[in-house]
Amino acid sequence: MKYAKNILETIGNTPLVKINALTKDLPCLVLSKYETFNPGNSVKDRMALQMIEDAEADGRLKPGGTIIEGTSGNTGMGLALAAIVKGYKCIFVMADKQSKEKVDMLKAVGAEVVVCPTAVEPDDPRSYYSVSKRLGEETPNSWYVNQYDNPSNTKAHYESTGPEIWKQTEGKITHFVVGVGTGGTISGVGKYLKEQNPNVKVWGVDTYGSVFKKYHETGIFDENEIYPYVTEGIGEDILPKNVDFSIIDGFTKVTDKDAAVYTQRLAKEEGMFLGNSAGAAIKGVLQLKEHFKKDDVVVVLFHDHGSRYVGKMFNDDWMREMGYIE
Ligand SMILES: Cc1ncc(COP(=O)(O)O)c(C=O)c1O
Repeated sequence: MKYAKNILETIGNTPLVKINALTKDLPCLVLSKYETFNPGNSVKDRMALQMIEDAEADGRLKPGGTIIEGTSGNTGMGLALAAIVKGYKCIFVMADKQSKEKVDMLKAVGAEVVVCPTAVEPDDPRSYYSVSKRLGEETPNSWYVNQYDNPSNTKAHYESTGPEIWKQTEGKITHFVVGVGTGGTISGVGKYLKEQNPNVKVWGVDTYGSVFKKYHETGIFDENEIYPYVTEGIGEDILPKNVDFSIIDGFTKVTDKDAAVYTQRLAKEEGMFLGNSAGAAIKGVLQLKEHFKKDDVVVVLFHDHGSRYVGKMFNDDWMREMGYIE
């Protein structure tokens, strides 16, 4: 019989799926690395398991321990699934702008969730960065994951996502386009692909209200670039250690409205029911049109599933209130 010994063995080996209608005006083949096939419905299952296994291996995470993390939901889901199989507890800290579905889903897999205000500075004691750090210090036998600076995050993508894309495209990939949050996906996949072929171009998708694009172009951390935004999963008001700017060729910024509208369009025109950062990512690909030629093979990575956004980007009342649709 062929079966997985537990749910964690089903992580990875996700399909590569062609985009058709939305990219019909591009000269090249556009393929999506479709990460919702992971058991927690996002790419984050890969790095969550890697971070836990590396922490177990060097004793940062001990038997019966508590895993603490600031997470917008997907990393939490990945950590929670692994924690159940391996016998750990989880406490997750989330910003209040994240969808209610994400909080409920983490509770569904047994995690404790602490919600913090979004509109405060990262070093404010109420911020989700500060609260998760403090809980890590106060909780006995706990391990603070810190996906932003934890090198196992990038390593997971260097060792699994990157090689899968290279193999699935038979080494023909010319461009990799992906939303950037912690930076683990772009840095791990980008490093692996450039080691196989230094001509592969790596593009990050950023959002208005985030520091990445300007920092990459000028080396300046400009606080004027920071303001609240709606897009979920990508963009930051800090520079995570997992963003390796040296392997990124450029960033394109996508508006909140476009990210939301294209999240709906992926569902309605491609049958791809995906999260908000997938909408941003495919719009980013369209914005980069001038960089693509006829025989190019562009791979865009879709991070998570549409079910987490039914109260927002898939709710037309919400879309109208936001002024994103008529
Ligand atoms: C929905 C979604 N999209 C994109 C990202 C960005 O991925 P990464 O953190 O690897 O840069 C994340 C992770 O934070 C996410 O949850």
